Amino acid sequence: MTFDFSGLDHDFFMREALKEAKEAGERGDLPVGTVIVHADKIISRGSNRIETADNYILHAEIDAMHKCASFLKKHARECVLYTTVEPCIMCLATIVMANIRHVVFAVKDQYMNMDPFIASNPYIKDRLYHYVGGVLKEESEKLIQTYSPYMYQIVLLGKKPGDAP
Ligand SMILES: Nc1ccnc(=O)[nH]1
Repeated sequence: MTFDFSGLDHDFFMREALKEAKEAGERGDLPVGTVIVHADKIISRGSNRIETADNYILHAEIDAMHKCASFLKKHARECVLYTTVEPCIMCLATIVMANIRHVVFAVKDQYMNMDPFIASNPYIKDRLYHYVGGVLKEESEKLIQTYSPYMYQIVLLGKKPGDAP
């Protein structure tokens, strides 16, 4: 079977990532969720666990990738990672190192400001075959506003952590 990115129902898979984000928000973590899709099936789900795991590096994307690491070792190139917030610098580097080449996200991260980093880094840029933002953006924004008004100020409005109330 050949890999067909344009045939994927991005809204459907993003809705599944949003379910993960909502659960994370409800348990006191940042409301960010991720699903990894292969051949039209979800092969892994993840969510932010910074608070519940007491671990600053347990982002939703990392959680989802760890849960399917050996599958990714074989099939990452035909996988798409859907995430409700644009991957940060740690997650994007990890996504590329895992050989995932297709990323879809909802909300752009104004604080991380990833565009200049991606544009200036050929190692990353040449390995991202699809990098699509804005899918169900409003739904993700609403979850962030509901569960973490602080994150809303930083990620959506681009405020610096010291300036956000
Ligand atoms: N993209 C993300 C931003 C913040 N936290 C996460 O888990 N993921």
